[in-house]
Amino acid sequence: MAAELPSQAPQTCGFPLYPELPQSESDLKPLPRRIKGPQLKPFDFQGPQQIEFLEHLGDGLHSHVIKVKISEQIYALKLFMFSEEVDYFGPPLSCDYDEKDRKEVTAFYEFLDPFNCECRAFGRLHESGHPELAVECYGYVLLDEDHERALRDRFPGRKLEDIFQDEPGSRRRNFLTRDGRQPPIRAIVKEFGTGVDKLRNRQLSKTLQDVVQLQQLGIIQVDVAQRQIINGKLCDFSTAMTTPHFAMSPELNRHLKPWALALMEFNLFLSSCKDYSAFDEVVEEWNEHRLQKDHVSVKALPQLYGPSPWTYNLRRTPSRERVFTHVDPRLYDWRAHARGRDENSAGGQANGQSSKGSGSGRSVAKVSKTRRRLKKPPRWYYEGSKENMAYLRNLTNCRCYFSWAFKRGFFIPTRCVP
Ligand SMILES: Nc1ncnc2c1ncn2[C@@H]1O[C@H](COP(=O)(O)OP(=O)(O)OP(=O)(O)O)[C@@H](O)[C@H]1O
Repeated sequence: MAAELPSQAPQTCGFPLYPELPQSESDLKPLPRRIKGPQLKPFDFQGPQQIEFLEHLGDGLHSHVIKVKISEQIYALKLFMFSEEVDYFGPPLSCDYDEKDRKEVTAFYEFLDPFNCECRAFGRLHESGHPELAVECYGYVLLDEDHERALRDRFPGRKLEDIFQDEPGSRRRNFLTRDGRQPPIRAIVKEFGTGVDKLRNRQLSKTLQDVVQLQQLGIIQVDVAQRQIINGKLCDFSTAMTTPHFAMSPELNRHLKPWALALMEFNLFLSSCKDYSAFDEVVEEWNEHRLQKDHVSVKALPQLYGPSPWTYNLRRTPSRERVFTHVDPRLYDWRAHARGRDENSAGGQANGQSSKGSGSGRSVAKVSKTRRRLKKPPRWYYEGSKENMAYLRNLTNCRCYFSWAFKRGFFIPTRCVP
């Protein structure tokens, strides 16, 4: 039962969407909680929450990133907006659904919320023992009221207005927590770093390999861009999709008909390829504005654009008729990790980590002891219709988002929205 709502926010949906402030440390559970899949642990302050806000580092569609000091250590704290900017066409998150459907739509939104996307992607890196594939992530934080005040004092004016969402009718005020309060600002603590000024083949080969390996771990849409390379690693997963996911894992919906499965596969293939086409765009953009001697030559998906100076001879390739990408992200066995997590959670552990590493937001390095080498994955050849193949070959011009319908608790892909 929702508690009485504050008078300044009379119009609310009356159901909680965001995590609420914990009453005690034991309330801080790995997030997100309402959907299957990997979760991120809370940052361990080893005492009360204590953050010094230093400097605004940057912002994007979903967040503001602040340089902070915690226990004499410098970090980057990514503060998330209560965003409606989710990257899909699907049923609106409205109050009109009945109780059961509302639960399902909420779960749907949980897959798409940028904070949850990051928690799930970093959670996967931790549980699989591969934190090295991105900037280090030390856990999430729910800002308490004192820290929200301190943040306002440090950055007065309108700079962080889309984080605070003070205006009536804002999303933050529409989705109050069960105790009738505004949900706390959600943040993720990451390694602080610097971007890359110069692109070199060595860095690019590493980034490309990281993208391939992220996809091997069931993580796609990893926002490949020069500005996202911090300390030589990718840093932004706010639009990432991580298995199990309604748009990636047909096993979540046993009612999908063959046409829906085919559509979903096409959608996933396309989204997976787009990480590589984004990579190639980074390279093209760099070369466009440089002297020949500074050009870089790493290419992610040469076969989609026809023969090019960097690629093999397309005609001599036996599979020249077929379109491929480097990895099928569905091959990652997320169930194996879920089983491990369940077994460990009996002892109060999260993320499938050993008891040694648990409880400390700063214990990520210990997890990497379990690191396994990722073997070179088999290519994923697309086996769908000729029209779809032609479409995929023209990937750079392809602007297509999938629309999803919601029926009796299940999500069904419907069509491509150009
Ligand atoms: N770990 C970090 N260390 C230093 N600066 C960072 C770090 N992470 C992010 N930044 C800065 O903050 C900016 C925004 O961060 P990020 O891209 O993660 O946010 P976003 O809201 O998801 O952005 P986008 O709209 O690109 O998806 C980055 O472009 C970068 O300049």
